[in-house]
Amino acid sequence: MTEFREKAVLMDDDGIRRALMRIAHEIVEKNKGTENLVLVGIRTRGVPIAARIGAEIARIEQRELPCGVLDITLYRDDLNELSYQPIVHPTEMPHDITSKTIVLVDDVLYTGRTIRAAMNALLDIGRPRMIQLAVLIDRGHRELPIRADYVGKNVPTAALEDVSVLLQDTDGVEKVVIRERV
Ligand SMILES: O=P(O)(O)OC[C@H]1O[C@H](OP(=O)(O)OP(=O)(O)O)[C@H](O)[C@@H]1O
Ligand SMILES: O=c1cc[nH]c(=O)[nH]1
Repeated sequence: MTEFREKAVLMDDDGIRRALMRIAHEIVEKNKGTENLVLVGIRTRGVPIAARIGAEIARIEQRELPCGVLDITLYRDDLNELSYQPIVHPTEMPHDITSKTIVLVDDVLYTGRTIRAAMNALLDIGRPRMIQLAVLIDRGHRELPIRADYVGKNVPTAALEDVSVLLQDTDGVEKVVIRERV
């Protein structure tokens, strides 16, 4: 198994909170409000991040946004190559997404393959009017023509490094770290 050592802290809890607040404001501004907006978090850490952005938008606009949860496991392009049996968690899309503007939310954007899978999963569920993408970290190294509409922080990285977003909800600690191979 590859071992990593923490190299630097890229964001602390305040940095994460401010970045998500800014993204919430940008989503409202770009969409001229919240009409027909649906937030969709990608498992795992996209889900609590989407919930936090949703809470901030509710605070700004005095209106709750519908929020879905997407599991992209069955849409991975390396499904046949996995050496383990993947666990598929439920996708929860309580609202008809047809004609909606979907804001997909994830923690890290890297090759873009997770987002490709997420878009395919969404398009199997309905026909949104538009799909936008919000990520906390864009670390570059794209392998597909995908870009984010809302980015918490752009982080130049080496291919062998790893960026980990750690959240209270999933990890019991709140920070973004860059790690290098040992
Ligand atoms: O742009 P990509 O190259 O697809 O990489 C980004 C994805 O990788 C991580 O997910 P991971 O597969 O580690 O699953 P997890 O979120 O459940 O930890 C991260 O949360 C993004 O979803
Ligand atoms: O560095 C990376 C690459 C993919 N996914 C992550 O969460 N971090």
